[in-house]
Amino acid sequence: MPHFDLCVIGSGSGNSLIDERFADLSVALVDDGVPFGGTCLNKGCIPTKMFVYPADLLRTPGEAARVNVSMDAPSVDFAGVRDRVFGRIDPIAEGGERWRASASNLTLYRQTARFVAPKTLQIGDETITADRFVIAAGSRAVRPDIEGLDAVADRVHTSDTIMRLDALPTSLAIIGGGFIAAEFAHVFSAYGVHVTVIHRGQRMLAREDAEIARRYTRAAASYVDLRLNTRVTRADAAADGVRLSLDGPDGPSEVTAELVLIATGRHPNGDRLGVQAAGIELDADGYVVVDAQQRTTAEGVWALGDVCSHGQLKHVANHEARIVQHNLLHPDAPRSNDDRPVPHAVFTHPQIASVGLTEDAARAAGLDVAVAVQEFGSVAYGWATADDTSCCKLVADRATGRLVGAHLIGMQASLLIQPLIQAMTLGTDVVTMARGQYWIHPALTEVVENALLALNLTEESA
Ligand SMILES: Cc1cc2nc3c(=O)[nH]c(=O)nc-3n(C[C@H](O)[C@H](O)[C@H](O)COP(=O)(O)OP(=O)(O)OC[C@H]3O[C@@H](n4cnc5c(N)ncnc54)[C@H](O)[C@@H]3O)c2cc1C
Ligand SMILES: NC(=O)c1ccc[n+]([C@@H]2O[C@H](COP(=O)([O-])OP(=O)(O)OC[C@H]3O[C@@H](n4cnc5c(N)ncnc54)[C@H](O)[C@@H]3O)[C@@H](O)[C@H]2O)c1
Repeated sequence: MPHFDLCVIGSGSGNSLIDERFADLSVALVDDGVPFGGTCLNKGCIPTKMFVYPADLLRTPGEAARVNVSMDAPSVDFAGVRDRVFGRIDPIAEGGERWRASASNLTLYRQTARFVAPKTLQIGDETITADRFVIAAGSRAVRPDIEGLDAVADRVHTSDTIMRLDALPTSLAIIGGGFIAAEFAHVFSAYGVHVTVIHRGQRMLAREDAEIARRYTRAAASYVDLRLNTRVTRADAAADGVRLSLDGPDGPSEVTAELVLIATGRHPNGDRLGVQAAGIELDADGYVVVDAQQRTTAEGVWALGDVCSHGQLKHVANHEARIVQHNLLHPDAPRSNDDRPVPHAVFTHPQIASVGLTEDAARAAGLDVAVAVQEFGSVAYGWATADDTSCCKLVADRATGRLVGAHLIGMQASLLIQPLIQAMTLGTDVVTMARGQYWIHPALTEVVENALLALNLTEESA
């Protein structure tokens, strides 16, 4: 039975921790995914954003019309976009796999693995053991239990497959109301596809601050057919695609679309790995349980990324990979994850970015909060763009004078939020941040400056 010093399961963030400092160790790297290199590179962050940017450009004429500029109706060469995206990405995945396969100290396994005992992994017909394991097995798209869906499987996609279509469909039904639904609703509708979004909740992006979710839901309804408070009860083949039976606020209805995109969440892959056989605990939601050093409940086994992190974000997986890497290399001086606030952005239209507590969560936590909502349209650059939908919402704790949450919807939200993330992470108080530095005039960052100044930090709580 082959024995290794280290076994890493997952070629996404797990792959990135194996550098030249592990050259003296025998390493097994296990991944059954095609292409090699994990979700972010092949099926997640990177390709989606390469599809989002053309969609942003396609919406430019609509924005331009508000400021007295007319542009001809733009169009997209979908095959050209797709081939540019994967023409860039696929060679990276292939090169990464070739490089790993050629390393003298590393054995690459390209099959599905499953723990059969502590520190013992079955990979196809082979069983291996290792002194130390890193579980970086990610998550997978969940398919809701909808009657008839399997019978129309050839027309049903997840984010894993939708970006590699041969051609654009004329219509697309998206089931779900989270990040993936929001990003693909923007992309495909901007590309000219008739998009219907079917969401069981009353607001899209329901985990965002209520102000942001409300504004986004209104915006999305202006460019997709949005069915809220609606469930899909069954799917049937139709001459021109799939007919979905719906149950919504006005009773039963139907929608027919050429293709369906399932965007109903992702489940961590600990179960797929049979981790319990190795003494590795899962929490109630199926995530591998880890401590601050990213150690699992089994000795000598660490975990990182989507398999253990509820947020399912790449910057979190990368940070955890750096901690695991350090702790493997320096077992006598281990590092711990801290409680820095975790930001995210949703690259939809308009863009959304958020960090920390929503107003509702801050109040539920018993904080005496000051809240400010600053419209983009209230600052000079917002006048320039004739913006009437976007805002920066800040939530501060009066007891400390510091921000506990920041939420933006609008142009470049993912960039505008970074100084707010920095202030929250490094502990800069609101007054120092607002008045302890210059804010470039008349940049859009003035919306952040004015939101900070609008926070009433002294008012007594009611
Ligand atoms: C469409 C989409 C868009 C996204 N956009 C963003 C974004 O803009 N920003 C952001 O921060 N995050 C984004 N994410 C999330 C981000 O992609 C993930 O958080 C990140 O890639 C997780 O990395 P990981 O290393 O944990 O897992 P992965 O990169 O998924 O790697 C896990 C690997 O393990 C393999 N594996 C699993 N089980 C087994 C097994 N039993 N045997 C062998 N191999 C196995 C899998 O095949 C896979 O290759 C997006 C995700 C999706 C799906
Ligand atoms: N920009 C980014 O950072 C980015 C982009 C895409 C994906 N991601 C990551 O990928 C993860 C998965 O994205 P997602 O959009 O699939 O998940 P999500 O958790 O954001 O949204 C899932 C949606 O599906 C709905 N849903 C769940 N079960 C359902 C069912 N049975 N029937 C109907 N609707 C159902 C939920 O109400 C929710 O609206 C996210 O958690 C996110 O971390 C990140």
